[in-house]
Amino acid sequence: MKTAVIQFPGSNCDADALHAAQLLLDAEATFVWHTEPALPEGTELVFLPGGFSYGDHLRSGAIAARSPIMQAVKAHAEAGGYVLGVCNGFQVLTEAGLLPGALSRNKDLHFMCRPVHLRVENNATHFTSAYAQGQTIEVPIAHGEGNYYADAATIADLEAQGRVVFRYTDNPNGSLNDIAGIINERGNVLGMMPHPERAVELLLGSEDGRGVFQSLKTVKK
Ligand SMILES: NC(=O)CC[C@H](N)C(=O)O
Repeated sequence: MKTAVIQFPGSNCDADALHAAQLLLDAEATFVWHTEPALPEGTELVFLPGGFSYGDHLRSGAIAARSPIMQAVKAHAEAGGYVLGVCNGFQVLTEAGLLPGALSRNKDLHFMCRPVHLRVENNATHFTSAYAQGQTIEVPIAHGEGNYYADAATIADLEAQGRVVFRYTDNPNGSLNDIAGIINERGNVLGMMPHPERAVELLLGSEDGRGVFQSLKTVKK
């Protein structure tokens, strides 16, 4: 699966994202700098990695969402292409309007960096089919602004449509409905605060993140 890992000034999980894609997607994976006007020809997956784009200035992801490359990312998503946003990437997706809601400060106002447990709430997606429905996985978080918020109607829609894909079993940040990851209506854009790309080898403490990439790899064309 040909993968473009987008780099913004302040991205710091870009190398991990590239590594996971190369390891698990048989990917021809390349970095794409945020000022580029277009994605490489034939891009199938856009990976928006974690980090502190623009130093989290204004709001996390707010400036990155207005980068030139994001026009191409939006067009890719509108054409049905896959987009995976992790942590700061999830924040960029909400700021860009590709996913609903917002990520605000963690409820205790601290940056948190530790493994958490997630329940796979919907394994009937292109990002989660390698997991069992209801499976609990261990994946690390590393964020100060992971507290998912959306208005009541949006939360109701997400729940009714099975678009809450990952839910914390031990909510670390105050997210509404323990939401850790959501998908768009069409099912081709996933945003999640925990880092699956940091849980792809036992050396890293967990292999439970592999399923996200294994699921994508088996997507039927
Ligand atoms: N690891 C990350 O992507 C950090 C995300 C974000 N800048 C925050 O601290 O909330």
